[in-house]
Amino acid sequence: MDSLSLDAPAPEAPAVANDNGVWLACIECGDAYAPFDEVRYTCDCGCLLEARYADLPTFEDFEGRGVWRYSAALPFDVGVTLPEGDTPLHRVPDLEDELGVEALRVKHEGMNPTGAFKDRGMTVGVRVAQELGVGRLACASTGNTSAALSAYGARANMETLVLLPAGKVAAGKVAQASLHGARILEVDGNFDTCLDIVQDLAESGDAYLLNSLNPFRLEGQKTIGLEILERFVDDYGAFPDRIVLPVGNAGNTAALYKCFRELVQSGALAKDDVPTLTGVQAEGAAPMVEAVQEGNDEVRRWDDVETRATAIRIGNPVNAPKALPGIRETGGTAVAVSDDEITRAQRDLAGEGVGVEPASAASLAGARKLRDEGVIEAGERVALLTTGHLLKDPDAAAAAGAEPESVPGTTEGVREHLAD
Ligand SMILES: Cc1ncc(COP(=O)(O)O)c(C=O)c1O
Ligand SMILES: N[C@@H](CCOP(=O)(O)O)C(=O)O
Repeated sequence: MDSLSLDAPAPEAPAVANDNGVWLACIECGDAYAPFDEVRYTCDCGCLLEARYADLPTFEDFEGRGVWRYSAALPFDVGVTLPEGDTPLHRVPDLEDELGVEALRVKHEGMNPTGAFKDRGMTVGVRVAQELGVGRLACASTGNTSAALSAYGARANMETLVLLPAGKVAAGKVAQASLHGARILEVDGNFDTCLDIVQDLAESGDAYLLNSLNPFRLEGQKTIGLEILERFVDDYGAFPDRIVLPVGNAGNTAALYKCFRELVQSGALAKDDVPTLTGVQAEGAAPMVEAVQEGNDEVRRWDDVETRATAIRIGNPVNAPKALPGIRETGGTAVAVSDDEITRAQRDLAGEGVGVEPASAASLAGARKLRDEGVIEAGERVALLTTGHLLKDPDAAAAAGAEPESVPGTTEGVREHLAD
């Protein structure tokens, strides 16, 4: 049985599991590793690892608030916390009417402490770094990962190094990394090149890698799925049928699927209740969409990527081997949208009071397209995941919004201007 199948039974703990019943397992060959005895990102066979648990929780096991409400589904009771999670699930009545679906909600991950979902991964990942006793944290980033790592690294008093594609990271995100004290390297290359370099540094022991290739990052990001399920039930009385999310390195797609797979394994969620995972990419950076639409098991690396949604300007999604099965097994799909469709969606979300950065708006743009095509049906309950705050990319927001008007510095002058 494929360990990433929704029918896979709950795993049994191998001898290498720690006292809390946690271990790392290869998603392909199944080899198991002790979780914190050594620094390890991938299996000896080269494939991706995921954290596994001897005891999988049900909803009754969750208590408290934020990410650590879900500690029963995580490798620790608490992490390096700012705190994170507990983000709003907004109603968006105008958009719900426009799309003509049973229910539409927006899970606004931009309301995390550093303004993006990455905080959920870092609260766990930096805690693991402490456990391992590593010296220096590092990541490649289109911006948000670096902002989060810098903040959580600062909180943990750890040295942080971030590699950014020169000229391709939104201003707010560079400012965050800078003020939180990270050392920032601007690389002559795109995000995928930065990640190649950081992986090399990590392999040689120069730094501890905290991109989503690190399996513990995704453990924290699983809590997005848990919160969506719980809050949708609180608000609407039922789980969502579908979650639509922007896809870059495909970490969230992988994390949400793992969240649902574990709930099915613990008996907390019926297989039929697993939301359909629906990924959205920008047309200029859509290797996952290509793989899904062509029915491929592997993703072709795109060397040239371009989009206004710089957060998802990614051509080699490293979590594809975990994310593609998630889309397939949940009956989902993936769709590409244009930059203009993204900007329109950003404006429309803002028009409901929900301020998001361009990559986040891709989820609405994709849902719109799939509803027009009849893929999303009228009877569906849909959750849109918006991943980063509007202020992350002030230039994109200003370009999408209305121009300020110049007026004289007198009340009369302002009145006259308003009367025009
Ligand atoms: C704002 C934002 N949205 C979406 C994504 C894509 O998420 P993922 O890499 O988990 O697919 C990223 C980063 O990749 C991001 O920063
Ligand atoms: N959008 C991301 C890209 C890196 O993704 P990660 O989840 O693998 O760290 C960013 O903000 O850098």
